[in-house]
Amino acid sequence: MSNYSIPNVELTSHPAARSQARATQAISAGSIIISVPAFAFALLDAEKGQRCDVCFRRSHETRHLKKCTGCASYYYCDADCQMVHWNMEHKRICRIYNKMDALVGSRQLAQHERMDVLLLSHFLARIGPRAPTDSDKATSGDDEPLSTFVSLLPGPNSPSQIVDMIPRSLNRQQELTRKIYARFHNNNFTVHSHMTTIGHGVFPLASRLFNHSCMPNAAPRYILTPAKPPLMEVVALRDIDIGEEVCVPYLDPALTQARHQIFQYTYGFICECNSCTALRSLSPIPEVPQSQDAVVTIGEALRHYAGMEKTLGQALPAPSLVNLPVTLRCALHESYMEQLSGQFSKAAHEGQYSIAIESGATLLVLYLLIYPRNYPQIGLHLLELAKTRWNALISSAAPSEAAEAEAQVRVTLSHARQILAVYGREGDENGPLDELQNLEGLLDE
Ligand SMILES: C[S@@+](CC[C@H](N)C(=O)[O-])C[C@H]1O[C@@H](n2cnc3c(N)ncnc32)[C@H](O)[C@@H]1O
Repeated sequence: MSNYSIPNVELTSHPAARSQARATQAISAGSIIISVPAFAFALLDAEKGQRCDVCFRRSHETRHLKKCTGCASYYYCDADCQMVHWNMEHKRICRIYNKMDALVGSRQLAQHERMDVLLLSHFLARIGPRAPTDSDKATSGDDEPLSTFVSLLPGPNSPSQIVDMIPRSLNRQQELTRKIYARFHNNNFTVHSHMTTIGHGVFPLASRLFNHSCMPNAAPRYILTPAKPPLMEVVALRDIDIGEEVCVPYLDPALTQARHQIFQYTYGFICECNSCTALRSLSPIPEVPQSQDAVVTIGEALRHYAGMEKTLGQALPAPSLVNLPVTLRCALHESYMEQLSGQFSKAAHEGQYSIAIESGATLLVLYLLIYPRNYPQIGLHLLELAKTRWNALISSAAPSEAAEAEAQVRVTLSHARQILAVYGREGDENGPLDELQNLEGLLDE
């Protein structure tokens, strides 16, 4: 690690995770802790042809993507993006891609396994036909991402058939390929735009530095710039004290039940964060009662528990997970959150605003129980709730209720702004902060 100069954090030992990144100075909410370009990256199948294969920006009416004429399978904004990708890795993939794709197709792999083959082949193409030797390292110094990556802790499982599908021309050093692949599942990141996954990426330095917490004080966001690979910025979600460990979420903390198994089988650890410790003390999480009445009663009781019965106040509630009453534990069942968010979206879409506002408020309480302060999903949900409240206001609010309804749109928006401003912009243009600004403009008209 001595080769890296990272102003805000240093690696120190950790009893379970080998090492941890500790803040070497106070870091304020919204600051960028590190900023690193993807070393290897691949778009999701569903995004292929919709986004540039190098910068991940979306095609639109004024920017149509151009297909690589060699393999007819990679797409670029323009000649600049294509040239960057060609020199970086595509010159080693172009001629072999279609054969590899046909082989992968014939094996009927799951979506995530197809992604593994693609990302691994991009990684190997990036390092070239042979791994750098010590003398290369001395002269170029650009082997750092590779040596950092192979120095990471390996994951507990990696199916070997993936390595066997990599063409010989990329897989000259099978031992190295296995070493790299053994670190994929517990180290790689999903790349997102507005918190929706668009691809996967390898960011060795970020993997080396940051352990997981379900109550993280930092999170990655992605910046898409022409002719450059996606850039990860790790942003502080709250003020971080000097000496505090900086952690990011490896998966969505809303996976209140599945997360424990995923940590064990994919990452090889048991999470001891406050949220997991609280969830273990509340386990087993009971099933949600089937009747609609019971679901409504649980929602009311949850909002009552958080002190958010009717309206949202100037401060967001901070309900305690560990003190959640026994009768409300079923609300932590993943199926309850799924049901609530389905009900919220459907009702908002169909114009049943009072149902939407109620289920949206209950969902907000759940998010406040599960996510840490300023977590972007809370901000995105508050924005949706503000839009729903606005639609309710303009469609039907009785004049006597209009002032209160408008005040609720404003307060909901202001909470959304505070949270989303900390996380900042990521991915495509016209994101949540732009939507928020539009709605603020409408309110002020
Ligand atoms: C992305 S690496 C993190 C860097 C790691 N500390 C190292 O020294 O290479 C992920 C691996 O770190 C360990 N790890 C990460 N977060 C952890 C946590 N909260 N508790 C225990 N181990 C953790 C696990 O072994 C996991 O597979």
